[in-house]
Amino acid sequence: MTEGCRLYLITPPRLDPAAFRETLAAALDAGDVACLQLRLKDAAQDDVKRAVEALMPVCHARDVAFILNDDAILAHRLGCDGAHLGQSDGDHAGARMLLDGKILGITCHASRHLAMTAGEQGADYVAFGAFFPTDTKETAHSAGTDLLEWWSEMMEIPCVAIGGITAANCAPLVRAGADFLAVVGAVWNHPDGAAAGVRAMNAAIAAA
Ligand SMILES: Cc1ncc(COP(=O)(O)OP(=O)(O)O)c(N)n1
Ligand SMILES: Cc1nc(C(=O)O)sc1CCOP(=O)(O)O
Ligand SMILES: [Mg+2]
Repeated sequence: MTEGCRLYLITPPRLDPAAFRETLAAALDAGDVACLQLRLKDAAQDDVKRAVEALMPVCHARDVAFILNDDAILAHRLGCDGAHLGQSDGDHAGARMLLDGKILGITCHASRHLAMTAGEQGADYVAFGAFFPTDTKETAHSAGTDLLEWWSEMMEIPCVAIGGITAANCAPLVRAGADFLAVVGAVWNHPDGAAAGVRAMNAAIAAA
């Protein structure tokens, strides 16, 4: 997918699509963002649809891929660029067929076995985490840089690192071979705003 590590942005778990459009535009205009994942936990399908309709054009106007979390069928129906699926988010092989030509990302926690399986099933990227403690989600798995080193030496399929990543702690992950750093709090909760969060992450990745 890329050469060099890039920023993979994930939305806050709850948002008002109309209000968030501007925040998103400012964040994407601040620097390099490879993709946005819409991750609205526990939202009704109609609300997810409204959010896709409001936010996907903001991404596409800036050449940023738009990925929907959790639901490959809805991602396909709404014309998203792809879907991110966890281990409990349905049939990965079926999603691969449905999302022919689109992006399929799969959560692999800290498991080499899950990552190999995801690769065999045609994932476009595998996601490892959590690398650091996070307030965004309760996590049951803890990943280390050895996993990124092993994967990036062995495999061509890109890997995403996630979980508590900030500008201050990301350098070892970049050096270990992460192709993407996925973040929520580091951007949306940045004390100087989301644009500053993107700039800080871009600078930290470049300096790693
Ligand atoms: C890039 C990326 N990596 C991991 C996850 C986590 O997915 P999952 O395990 O399905 O958990 P939820 O995000 O659905 O709570 C992700 N969303 N994105
Ligand atoms: C959505 C998600 N998945 C994780 C995993 O380990 O699979 S950690 C996580 C939360 C990421 O948010 P933040 O950047 O604020 O820590
Ligand atoms: Mg999920």
